[in-house]
Amino acid sequence: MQTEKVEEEDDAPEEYVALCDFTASGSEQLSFITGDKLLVHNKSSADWWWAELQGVIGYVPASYLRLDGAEEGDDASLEDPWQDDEYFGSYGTLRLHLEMLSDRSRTETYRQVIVSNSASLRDKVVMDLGCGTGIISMFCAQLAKPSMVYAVEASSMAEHTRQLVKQNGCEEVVTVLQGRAEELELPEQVDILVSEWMGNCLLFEFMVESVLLARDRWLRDGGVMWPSSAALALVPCQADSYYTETMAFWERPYGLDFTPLQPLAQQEFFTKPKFSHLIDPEDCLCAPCDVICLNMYTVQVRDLEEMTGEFQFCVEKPGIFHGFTAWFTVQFESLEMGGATVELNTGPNSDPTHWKQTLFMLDRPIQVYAGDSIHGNIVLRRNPVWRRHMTVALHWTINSNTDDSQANISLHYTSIFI
Ligand SMILES: N=C(N)NC/C=C/[C@H]1O[C@@H](n2cnc3c(N)ncnc32)[C@H](O)[C@@H]1O
Repeated sequence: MQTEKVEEEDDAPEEYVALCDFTASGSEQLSFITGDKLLVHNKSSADWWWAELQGVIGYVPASYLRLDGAEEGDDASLEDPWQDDEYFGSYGTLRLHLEMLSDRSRTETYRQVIVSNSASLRDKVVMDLGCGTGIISMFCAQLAKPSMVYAVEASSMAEHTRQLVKQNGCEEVVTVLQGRAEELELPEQVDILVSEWMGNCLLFEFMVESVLLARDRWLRDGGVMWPSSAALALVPCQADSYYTETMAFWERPYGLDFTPLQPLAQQEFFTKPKFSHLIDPEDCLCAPCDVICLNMYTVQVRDLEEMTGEFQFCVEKPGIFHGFTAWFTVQFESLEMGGATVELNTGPNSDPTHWKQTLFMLDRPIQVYAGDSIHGNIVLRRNPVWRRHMTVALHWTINSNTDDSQANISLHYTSIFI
């Protein structure tokens, strides 16, 4: 994830130029369009700044702005929009690989895919994109008989992966290639492109872009993508413990009244997603629905810029609507006609994974009742500057026929999460 740089507050406001459009959600945020010159008065956090545009003031997303007068070539914009040094640097150490390998649900699913397709994998050419320690490539070599597996890894882990491949007697079948998959040369097209590319909310890190570029360049016609499809699931939920920890806490800590801090707490804790949230199935206010679906054969990189999904939920039990929880599922189609599809589900009713789930808190909780309708849409907008990041915007309306004979109340909300 992008490292947070919180610069010192300056007295004189600085002029910044907007790199792209931004549509505010809620009265405290400020809309602008590409090229607008904003006066930044206060950099209250790394993600949101207090700025002014033609006399109107409000919060703006810092990553959409560049210091005015900073031309393309100057050092500020020299930073790599893919942050590759930091990204591949982090994958050059064991910490993240240990986390992924320790995730049994994730790793066993990929092994299950290889085992259940072992016969059809015979004499096939496979590419394992972003192979890390090479676990999937070695599953292929040990559990099936492909003619070749190209294990592609951009980080310095690749040299250790070569050693592991040799150590486990797979060097006949597995060739480790170090480099970015979309840049290196393979000696041949591949029959199967397998990769474990999914990030938080499915798309964070946007490694999926590399997978699509490699698909277009190296997957032969009729070749197979593993995963073959992916979906982002969403559900309205309670999150009482998180709400208590971050908001209710300020009511009476140690007998004192800290409620004046609650607006700050709302801005700090509820305007960005809570990754690694573990939602209890009981906290789901209804059944989840897939709001965004990717067909890995047809989705294009340009489609990733902005993805919108509609939803319509009917609340099944009374409770407090604190927010939405998101997670993903991926499906691996069989190489055999009519064979069973294998699925990895990272939701609350499946075995836990290292991704856990992602919680998006509302500005304020809402009492809901069975039969209430929560409908709207979710918009994943890729960051125009930092290419491994995106914003998530949730627009929704509640229609409630509460039993205390209130007329149909309709509340409209939008939240933007960096
Ligand atoms: N976040 C999840 N789930 N998995 C991340 C998995 C990331 C692994 O794939 C490698 N990787 C990522 N992108 C590329 C690329 N374009 N070319 C070659 N190797 C790459 C990283 O260095 C990690 O070892």
